[in-house]
Amino acid sequence: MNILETKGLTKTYGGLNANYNIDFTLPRGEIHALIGPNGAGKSTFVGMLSGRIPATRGKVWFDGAEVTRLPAHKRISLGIAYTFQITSVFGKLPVRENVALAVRRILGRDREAVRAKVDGVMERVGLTEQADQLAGDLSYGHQRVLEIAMGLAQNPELFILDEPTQGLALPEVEAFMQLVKDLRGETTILLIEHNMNVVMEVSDSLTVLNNGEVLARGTPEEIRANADVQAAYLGGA
Ligand SMILES: Nc1ncnc2c1ncn2[C@@H]1O[C@H](COP(=O)(O)OP(=O)(O)OP(=O)(O)O)[C@@H](O)[C@H]1O
Repeated sequence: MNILETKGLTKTYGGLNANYNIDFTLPRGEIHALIGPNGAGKSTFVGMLSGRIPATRGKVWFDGAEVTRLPAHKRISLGIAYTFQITSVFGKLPVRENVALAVRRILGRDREAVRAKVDGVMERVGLTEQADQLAGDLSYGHQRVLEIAMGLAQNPELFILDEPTQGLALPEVEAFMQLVKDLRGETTILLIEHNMNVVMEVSDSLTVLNNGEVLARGTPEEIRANADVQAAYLGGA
């Protein structure tokens, strides 16, 4: 069963189709990567999934229900979590409190339950030692991990990660890949990622966007062997 589906999804800016007629399905439980050259339309696409960008045309379904016109916060409460390219942690609050803010969205004000969930999430992503530091004092890599923690804290059914490894050092990238693998079976992941090593290592399947349209879809092996995909990347089109 598909947790997410789009039909004819289109976003037009002036005369430019940033996304054009995107038909997309995401089976529940899959780790799926969205790749494509700069400007291909990846951020626009996930913006329409999360509700930050209104679609010009087309429809989006989540868990069988149409959500095309639902505001972003309502989609979050349905179970769509996402992290952005730009870090969105609250720098003046301790790490623990950042995670707690996200946890309270689903657990409300039950202090014991919130504390237990916060501890569990921080342990899981490896931030326990930093719990009492101000988020703004964390290294860049740890801030990215904190963002992931804030997403996980909401028990997402669909977790959208927008360029999660950008700016990370190699050991941090490796820790991220392990975390994604550990999440397999717990949540569905849609990963926008430029690092091909990461994509090929963790994804069950990939969609390639080019000029706002779906160029190809398949397993990492199929995509690697696809001549159109090679041309889109190497040709710089
Ligand atoms: N607010 C906007 N107004 C006008 N054009 C836009 C806007 N947002 C995106 N675009 C254009 O839409 C196209 C797709 O952009 P988008 O950011 O979705 O691509 P992307 O694949 O995420 O790129 P990158 O890998 O560089 O992040 C680009 O040509 C971009 O210039």
